[in-house]
Amino acid sequence: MTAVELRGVTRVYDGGVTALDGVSLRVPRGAFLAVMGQSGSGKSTLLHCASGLDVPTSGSITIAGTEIAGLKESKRALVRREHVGFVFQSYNLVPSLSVEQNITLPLRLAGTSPDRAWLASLVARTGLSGMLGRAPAELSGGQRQRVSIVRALAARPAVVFADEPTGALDSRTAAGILDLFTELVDELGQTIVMVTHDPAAAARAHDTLVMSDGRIGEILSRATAGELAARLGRVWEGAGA
Ligand SMILES: Nc1ncnc2c1ncn2[C@@H]1O[C@H](COP(=O)(O)OP(=O)(O)OP(=O)(O)O)[C@@H](O)[C@H]1O
Repeated sequence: MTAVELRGVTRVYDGGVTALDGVSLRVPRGAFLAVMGQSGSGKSTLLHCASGLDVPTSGSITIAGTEIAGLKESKRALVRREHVGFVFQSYNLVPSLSVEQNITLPLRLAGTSPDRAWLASLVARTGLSGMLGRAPAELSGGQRQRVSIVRALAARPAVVFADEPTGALDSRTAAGILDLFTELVDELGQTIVMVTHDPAAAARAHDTLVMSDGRIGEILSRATAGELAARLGRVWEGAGA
């Protein structure tokens, strides 16, 4: 089963920059894929195209079997609602809504009624029980990111795209978020595609795709943080490198 597939995807921005250059990639269900690469190598563009937020200049993209490359924004929005979850570095929670309201907001916007048992199991798993009535401002960064993860999973998406999900967190809190991702992949079979600059975060994924000048430079399997840092030409001073 395939969660997302790109075939020959090219994205040329107005002004002529080729941010993606003929990228082909299959993400099977249950995969935990990290995306790394130097600044400007095309990571965000890849994530935006693969998730249906942006449209490629050419090529094919399927999400849960639906071709999205030629769809209008309104149709892509429906595919995203049904099949895609997003987790951002800055959490993107609505400050005036409670934790519970934030979690159910996308479902309510889609006009679907929440699966209460599923949400309760996610809330328990993420340690947010007892915090549902709080405002985001009353939570720590790690707790806010857990809320955004529950929100991303609420509609049981085929794939979750995470953009620097640990970028705003200290290393201990970041490790807790990565533990949660690992649990979601191993125990629920969730597919996760995560853009990160942090070799320690990427080392938690099954595979790491290294972007280079809009192309897939290489895909490393089960690489350590030290190996990933070395491939990226960085000095890695973390533990266990
Ligand atoms: N909206 C845009 N219009 C024009 N060029 C863009 C646009 N967005 C990105 N680019 C260019 O496309 C290339 C790839 O950018 P992208 O943001 O995908 O890289 P990235 O790997 O995510 O970088 P970073 O790690 O700095 O976030 C860069 O050369 C960038 O300048």
